[in-house]
Amino acid sequence: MTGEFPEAEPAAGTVDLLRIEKAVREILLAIGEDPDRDGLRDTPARVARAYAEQFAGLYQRPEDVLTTVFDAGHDEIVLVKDIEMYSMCEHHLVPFYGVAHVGYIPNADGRITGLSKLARLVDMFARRPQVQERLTTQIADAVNDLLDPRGVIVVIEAEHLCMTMRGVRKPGAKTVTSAVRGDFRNRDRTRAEAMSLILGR
Ligand SMILES: Nc1nc2c(ncn2[C@@H]2O[C@H](COP(=O)(O)OP(=O)(O)OP(=O)(O)O)[C@@H](O)[C@H]2O)c(=O)[nH]1
Ligand SMILES: [Zn+2]
Repeated sequence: MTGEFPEAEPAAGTVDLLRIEKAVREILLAIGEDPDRDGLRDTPARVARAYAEQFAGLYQRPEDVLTTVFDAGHDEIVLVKDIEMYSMCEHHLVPFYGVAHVGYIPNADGRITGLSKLARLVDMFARRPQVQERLTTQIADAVNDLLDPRGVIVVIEAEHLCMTMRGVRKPGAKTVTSAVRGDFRNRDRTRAEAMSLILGR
């Protein structure tokens, strides 16, 4: 693993729905609500199901997702941009969301993957408690490991609800992170070409 953040092993088993239900009931009591009132009665179970979906990526590995790999003899930039992405900030467990751009340059064998698999990879890592920097790095490292490309670039632009609806309250502030590997890291012109493709809207 080349990144600053080591790859987390997938968690064992599955999300413990009952345990989340109990915890959410406790939270409702702790904020002074009545978890047995009509509107809230089913909330703990609903939240448990929602969390199972939002954190499903904890139980997946990149190789489960980036399955279709084939040789196509294409050896220039492949970029999927504006991939909608929703994740959960691990500090406050509220969403951060925005777009991810994932590009790579296939190696000399022209080893490529299905375009949708790049979006699936973004979803997989996004569906974990995250910080944006680690999310960006994990996507780049997974593409790097599985496609052995000449270069990888991942850029994520996101708004963090923890900075919008609470705390510092700065709606509209965008956080931009990037992770570059191989030619995108070593060659200024290659990185500049990718950035102009990404930012040229
Ligand atoms: N680097 C980074 N920081 C994040 C991310 N998501 C949230 N944060 C920050 O995590 C920090 C947590 O800071 P703390 O001081 O421990 O928590 P807090 O008292 O709730 O901080 P405030 O948000 O400033 O009210 C905050 O500055 C958040 O803006 C992320 O993806 N990356
Ligand atoms: Zn946060």
